Amino acid sequence: MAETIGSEMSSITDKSAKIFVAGHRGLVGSAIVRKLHQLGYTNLLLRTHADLDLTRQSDVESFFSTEKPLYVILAAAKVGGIHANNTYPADFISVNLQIQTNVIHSAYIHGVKKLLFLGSSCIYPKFAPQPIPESALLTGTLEPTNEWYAIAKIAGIKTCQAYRIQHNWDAISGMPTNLYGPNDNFHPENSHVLPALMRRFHEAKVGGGEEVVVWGSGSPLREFLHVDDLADACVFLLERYSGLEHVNIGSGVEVTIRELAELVKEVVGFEGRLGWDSSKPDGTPRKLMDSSKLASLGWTPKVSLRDGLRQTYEWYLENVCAANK
Ligand SMILES: NC(=O)C1=CN([C@@H]2O[C@H](COP(=O)(O)OP(=O)(O)OC[C@H]3O[C@@H](n4cnc5c(N)ncnc54)[C@H](OP(=O)(O)O)[C@@H]3O)[C@@H](O)[C@H]2O)C=CC1
Ligand SMILES: C[C@H]1O[C@H](OP(=O)(O)OP(=O)(O)OC[C@H]2O[C@@H](n3cnc4c(=O)[nH]c(N)nc43)[C@H](O)[C@@H]2O)[C@@H](O)[C@@H](O)C1=O
Repeated sequence: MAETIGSEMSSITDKSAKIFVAGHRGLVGSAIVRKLHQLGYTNLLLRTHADLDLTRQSDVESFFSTEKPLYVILAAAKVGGIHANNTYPADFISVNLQIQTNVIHSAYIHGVKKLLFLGSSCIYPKFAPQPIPESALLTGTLEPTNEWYAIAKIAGIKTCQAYRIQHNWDAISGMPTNLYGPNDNFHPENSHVLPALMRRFHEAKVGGGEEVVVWGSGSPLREFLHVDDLADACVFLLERYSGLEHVNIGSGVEVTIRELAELVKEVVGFEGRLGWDSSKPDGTPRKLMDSSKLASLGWTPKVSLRDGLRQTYEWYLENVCAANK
């Protein structure tokens, strides 16, 4: 697939350019806002879900028409872990298709110079070659627990490519691996594995529990990336990449769910035992991204899993636990 089709490389040179960060209160959006501020960007356009529901086409249209941002980072989406994806397939496909279609089309119509769309590693076939290269997209059957979300995300990549091809418009896509960090969702059922386990171990520690139950067999492998690294990679791509093909964003480090559970247990300081609930799905056996394309562009991650877990647990204690007291 050709690397760049038709469009010039449009990198942000003006730190006062208006940048719309959609989903700025979420895990990813909040990290991107921190990174942009840290890099000196001064003109961020932010709207809460309550202020602007991105599934409402006419509201999105009038927002872009009035505000006219120059850059867009699309980090608003319906997001959740394996249980949420498996339980609410209609929400995951329809909300994500609506948000991304509305935002991408209005951004194009109203003069946005460049848009970054975010997908996920679940776009790849369940049994893709490991590590998974970008070229594995649409080469096999998806993992059933998240195929609805994956189909929406694949449609997002294809929408960006179609606007680039037909309109010579600079829409790019980044595919993050499993993420974690401050402002994650710590819901007991609907969250991803890492925040779910952090909360469960913490509650068992303070409540004097003897066992923490982990879902599935413990054998699936997952690659984890701290969200501050992801945010750094997103800004890197916005500043330096203008290609047709999506770009994998991973850490290159994978652990089994059993190893992750042992690590979170240690960081939280829970001294009881682990139990396993085999009635819960394992999902994809392995999904390690091949991030060599991003590395060849000059980007590498910085945060180790152990350091990232410690920092996230501190954040959890200071922000989630303190707020609930
Ligand atoms: N978390 C992960 O492990 C991974 C995430 N990604 C991708 O990163 C992106 C961000 O995910 P993440 O930060 O984890 O998700 P979060 O759920 O933490 O944040 C999503 C944000 O989108 C907002 N949002 C949702 N629906 C709407 C809507 N209809 N209108 C306006 N705003 C809305 C949410 O607001 P509110 O909460 O008020 O609804 C929230 O601020 C997504 O595209 C996701 O697919 C990719 C790979 C892994
Ligand atoms: C980012 C990615 O996230 C989702 O895919 P996933 O990687 O399968 O997500 P997960 O974090 O929920 O689970 C990872 C593994 O961990 C196990 N597991 C153990 N104990 C708990 C637990 O307590 N909660 C959860 N959620 N999982 C648990 C769980 O059984 C599974 O084997 C996609 O749906 C989609 O949203 C997507 O793109």
